Amino acid sequence: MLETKNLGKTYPTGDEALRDVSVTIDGREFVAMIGPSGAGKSTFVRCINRLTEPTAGSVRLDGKELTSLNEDDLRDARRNIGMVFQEYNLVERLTVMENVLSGRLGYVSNWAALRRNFPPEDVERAYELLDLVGLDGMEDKRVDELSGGQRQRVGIARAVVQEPKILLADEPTSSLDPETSRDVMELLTDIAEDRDVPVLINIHEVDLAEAYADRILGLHAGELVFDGPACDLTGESKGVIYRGEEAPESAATDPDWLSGPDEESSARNGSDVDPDRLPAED
Ligand SMILES: Nc1ncnc2c1ncn2[C@@H]1O[C@H](COP(=O)(O)OP(=O)(O)OP(=O)(O)O)[C@@H](O)[C@H]1O
Repeated sequence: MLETKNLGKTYPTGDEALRDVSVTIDGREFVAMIGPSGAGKSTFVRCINRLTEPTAGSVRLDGKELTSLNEDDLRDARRNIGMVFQEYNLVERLTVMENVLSGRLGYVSNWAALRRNFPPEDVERAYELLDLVGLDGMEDKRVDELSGGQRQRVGIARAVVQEPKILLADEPTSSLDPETSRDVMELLTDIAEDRDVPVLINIHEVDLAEAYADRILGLHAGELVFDGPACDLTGESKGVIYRGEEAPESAATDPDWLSGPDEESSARNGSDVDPDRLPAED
């Protein structure tokens, strides 16, 4: 279970990108975070694995606080968090299989990693995932020979081979054409269901979020202004999320509407983490 409490991020420039965002994600939920450009969607997703350091609040994964972990413990904790990136973050000159297996780097010794010596069960798992993402038979192709959609499938297989407790995706469809975007959303839905792992994505295309996600989180100017099932996302709620309109009066009694930040945030200093240190991005 992922739990953020009063999560906040103020960048060194003074931009307050997130304020008091409290969210719980559990089970095999497929959750989509939407909001206008600059609302803080990427910042939220990246604060969970501390690719961006939060400056207030807490992030717990299965009860373990992540914001206070030292570098070694953070590296271990990140094995439990799969991450899919907008621009794939693959190693272009390596093969599909090598990229997928890089998702297991956090589990093997440095020596084995250097020699790319992965246990047979990891290789078997990687083949199984290539099959799942529709890249069966493409294991020896270099990534720079693949289309965008195929690359994103490699990125997803690499994240899932980690056997994460949660899968995060930072705008996974924004570099893809509409049809490929739908394929990727379907794949993420299947993964949430079949692998019993919650998926949290941030996404610009509201229609895709509504079509595939179980639950929508709406951010406006760094604040969570909607949290509810996709079927409850009305024109009014979109006005609140995208134009900062006032929530309707019924919001006070409706659990899908959030009344605004809670007062108990605690300030904490931090700096951005070098993304190169994340094993999945190597
Ligand atoms: N590295 C940074 N340094 C300073 N400010 C930043 C940094 N990254 C993001 N911001 C600011 O934080 C706010 C939230 O940005 P973020 O990228 O999280 O929003 P977003 O909702 O993901 O936007 P988009 O949909 O355009 O990607 C914006 O005001 C942005 O300018």
